[in-house]
Amino acid sequence: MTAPGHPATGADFVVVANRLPVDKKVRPDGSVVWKRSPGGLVTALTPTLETRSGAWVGWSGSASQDGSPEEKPDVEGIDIHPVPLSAAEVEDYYEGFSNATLWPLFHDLLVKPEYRHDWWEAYVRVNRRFAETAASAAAPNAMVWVQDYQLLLVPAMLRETRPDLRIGFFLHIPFPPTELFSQLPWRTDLLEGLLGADLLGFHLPGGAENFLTLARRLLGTRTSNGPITAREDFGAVEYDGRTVKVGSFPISIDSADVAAQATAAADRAVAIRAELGDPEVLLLGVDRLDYTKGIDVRLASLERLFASGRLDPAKTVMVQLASPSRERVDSYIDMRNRIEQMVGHLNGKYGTVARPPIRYLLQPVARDELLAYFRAADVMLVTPMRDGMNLVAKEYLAARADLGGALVLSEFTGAAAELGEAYLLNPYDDRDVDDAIEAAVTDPAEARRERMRILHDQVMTNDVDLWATSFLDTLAADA
Ligand SMILES: O=P(O)(O)OC[C@H]1O[C@H](O[C@H]2O[C@H](CO)[C@@H](O)[C@H](O)[C@H]2O)[C@H](O)[C@@H](O)[C@@H]1O
Ligand SMILES: Nc1ccn([C@@H]2O[C@H](COP(=O)(O)OP(=O)(O)O)[C@@H](O)[C@H]2O)c(=O)n1
Repeated sequence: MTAPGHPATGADFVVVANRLPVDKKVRPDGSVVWKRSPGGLVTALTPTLETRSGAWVGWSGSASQDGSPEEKPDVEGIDIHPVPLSAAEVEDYYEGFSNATLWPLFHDLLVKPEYRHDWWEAYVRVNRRFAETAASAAAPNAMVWVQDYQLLLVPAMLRETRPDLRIGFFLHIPFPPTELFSQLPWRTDLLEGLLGADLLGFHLPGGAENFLTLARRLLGTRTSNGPITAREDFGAVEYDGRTVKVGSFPISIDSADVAAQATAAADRAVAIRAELGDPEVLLLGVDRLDYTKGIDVRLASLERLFASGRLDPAKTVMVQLASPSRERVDSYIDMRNRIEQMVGHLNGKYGTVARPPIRYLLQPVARDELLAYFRAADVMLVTPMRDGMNLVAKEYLAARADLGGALVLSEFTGAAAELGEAYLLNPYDDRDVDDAIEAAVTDPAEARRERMRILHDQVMTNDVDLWATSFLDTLAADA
């Protein structure tokens, strides 16, 4: 069906995400360069978009100058539709409602969410702009895939003007239980926004089940009550004369590409270890600097392991590669200060001038260099208090085609549901954290290798193509 006023042309497949797959950087001389953005979502979707011809609606990552037209970056194979945000909208919609309200609420209240009506108004306004841009980019009957918590209202806004579209939505972060979601003064609007979609995807069955419970309790809608399983068994909500399908689709990475690039970086991995003084044990952390990631958990554990003699600081180096994130949000500023204080303390107490045990970078690292670090590390530390998936864990496993290394992984990541052979830990339990790290360092080589063989195979088989294909096939199935 094509309603009047729809564009006769346009893309058959449109991704709508807060970020474009590129970031705009303005050099001091005023010239503009476009760089591929960091972050799991962009990393995950780029291979899919490259193999389908489609459009991408998103924000460039910088505030727009009033009155100046938004430039259109050139990205091979993707028709880019930038959505401009003013400096005030960056503050209220992105830093405010998205990252100081929804983000902490959906991550177990690790910091206290702020509920501000002016932020909500900006969120509604910006979601409408994304929906309008997507509506004008999409061909009749196109498939539109909306991404993540920054755009919870877009599915219903799109359906309002373009009922011909097939609309999918995927949430990249955990979906909280009803008791937490209900704190939101705008809980019904947000729920109804999501129910504009034909298919709602979550990483884990638990998130999908939380959503069904919420729809039943808040709107009194009829929902399915059978179990949901990854990519196979789905749930459903009856809403507004339609059936909204609900499912679990654990995201992954371009595993073959990561494995090939990491193998090519093997020489650099040897050089990195030499630059670090050839430590007996090389531990690695790679994260956005976010309070959800538990960087403090691993540093606190190292302090205990050094203090008790279970790890020798003279023979151990931990590299923490942190990428700057949401740097003007208060809780991120607090976290950064805390981490930097801990790093300074550990180096001051357990290091020598020539050999500090912790090497900490707060800057982006080139992709090939990052993969060389994965290949070099004896133990990868992934210790979030809560994380939707955690692609770093999967990248590390794909990078270890040599079957070396070991993964320490928090049970509170989405990734843990698939990676049971990792050294799993509860980040809320100090002893469990210490034991898991010590075991990953000291277990016999053959036991570590056997775990890595299973984990590496798991990630090579379940890649990002499986994620995207299973979601899009399910979305197309009942059209
Ligand atoms: O865009 P930013 O504010 O710089 O943040 C980067 C991305 O962070 C979040 O990533 C989530 O998605 C990953 C892929 O599904 C998942 O592995 C991870 O657990 C999540 O935290 C956020 O959801 C994205 O929208 C951001 O772009
Ligand atoms: N210093 C860093 C940290 C992360 N990253 C990348 O950023 C992505 C992080 O994804 P993720 O799913 O683990 O976590 P989020 O940052 O998306 O919450 C991965 O692809 C990392 O390789 C990076 O390039 N440099």
